[in-house]
Amino acid sequence: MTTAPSQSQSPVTVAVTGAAGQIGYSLLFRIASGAMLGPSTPVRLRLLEITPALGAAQGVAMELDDCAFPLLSGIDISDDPAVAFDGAQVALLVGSRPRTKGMERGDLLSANGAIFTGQGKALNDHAADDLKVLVVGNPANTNALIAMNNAPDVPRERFTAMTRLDHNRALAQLSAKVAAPVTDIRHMTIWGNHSATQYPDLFHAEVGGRVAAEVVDDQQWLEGTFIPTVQKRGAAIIEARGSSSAASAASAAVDHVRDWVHGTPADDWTSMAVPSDGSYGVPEGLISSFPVTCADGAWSIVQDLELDEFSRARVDASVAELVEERDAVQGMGLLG
Ligand SMILES: NC(=O)c1ccc[n+]([C@@H]2O[C@H](COP(=O)([O-])OP(=O)(O)OC[C@H]3O[C@@H](n4cnc5c(N)ncnc54)[C@H](O)[C@@H]3O)[C@@H](O)[C@H]2O)c1
Ligand SMILES: O=C(O)C[C@H](O)C(=O)O
Repeated sequence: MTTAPSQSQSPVTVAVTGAAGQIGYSLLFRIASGAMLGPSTPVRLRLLEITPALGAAQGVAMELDDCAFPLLSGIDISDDPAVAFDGAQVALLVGSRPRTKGMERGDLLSANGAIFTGQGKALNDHAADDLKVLVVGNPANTNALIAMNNAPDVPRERFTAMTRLDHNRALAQLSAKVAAPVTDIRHMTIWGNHSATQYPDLFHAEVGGRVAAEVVDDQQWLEGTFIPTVQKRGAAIIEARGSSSAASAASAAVDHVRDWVHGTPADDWTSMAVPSDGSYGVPEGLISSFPVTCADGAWSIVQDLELDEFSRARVDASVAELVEERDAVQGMGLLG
């Protein structure tokens, strides 16, 4: 089940959980095409699924083979995290139950939290030293917190959760409002939790070099339309599609890892949920979304942004939710 790469570089081992799911069906093909790690980096895929879904994962692997991707050097499939994470350099933790109509992401805490204790331990014991982890499965921030706390030997900064989809949604909404291409927008930030409390910030974003909130010049739109639209976009997709976002989530995961590995553009930053070092008053260790830059395979939180009262209250509300989630999973004994 291999397609030999023509490149001389040795393959990067990428583990993907939930490989037979909706996101997996879009994500794996983007990774294998080189969209995530670049056009000269071969990849070896290690797919993790639950036992009943191994047949479907096998079918996805057959389709990957049928694409004859030049960069795809091999595919392994397992229902054992110890096998799937063996030597993993990038781990995309997607596998978990998505919410359905009427559920909030918090409802998934107990349903999905337990998955991330076992996977954190397996990453701790079997992954490569240069491991990077992106948690996509919801509630993503707190699942990343669980995995991180169950992997004491892995440096904490290797654990991240995805708010890049929210970031991209915010870019798209702003772009449409001001009739400017997304390429004219810089310094977008999502703060806090990947949930309806997240705060998409237009006071540090810029359109054509001007503060986005001033370009918009419409506080009612900003408060009454922009922020809630971005916050509730996941639910709107579920309502419209009957199932949660998949291709856009996969695309955001590709963007997240690509920027982490290859760096953010010199004149821009991105949004990633990362372990807090106490920046902006976010309690240390919480996995919260911040403005970050990436260089040489490492992320750094952008420092010294001023948060006015409006922004401060919204950041605090989302961080308070993260504290509640942390306390809930601590109470369930999931933090090790
Ligand atoms: N962070 C984000 O922006 C974002 C965006 C979209 C979706 N999500 C979340 O991503 C997750 C996956 O979404 P989906 O639409 O692909 O769901 P899905 O139900 O289509 O697929 C999930 C897959 O995970 C597998 N799985 C379940 N438990 C597993 C385990 N312990 N190990 C390995 N695999 C396991 C299932 O068998 C299934 O194939 C959901 O939790 C969803 O809410 C997050
Ligand atoms: O909202 C959801 O439950 C799915 C996903 O997290 C999203 O933001 O689309």
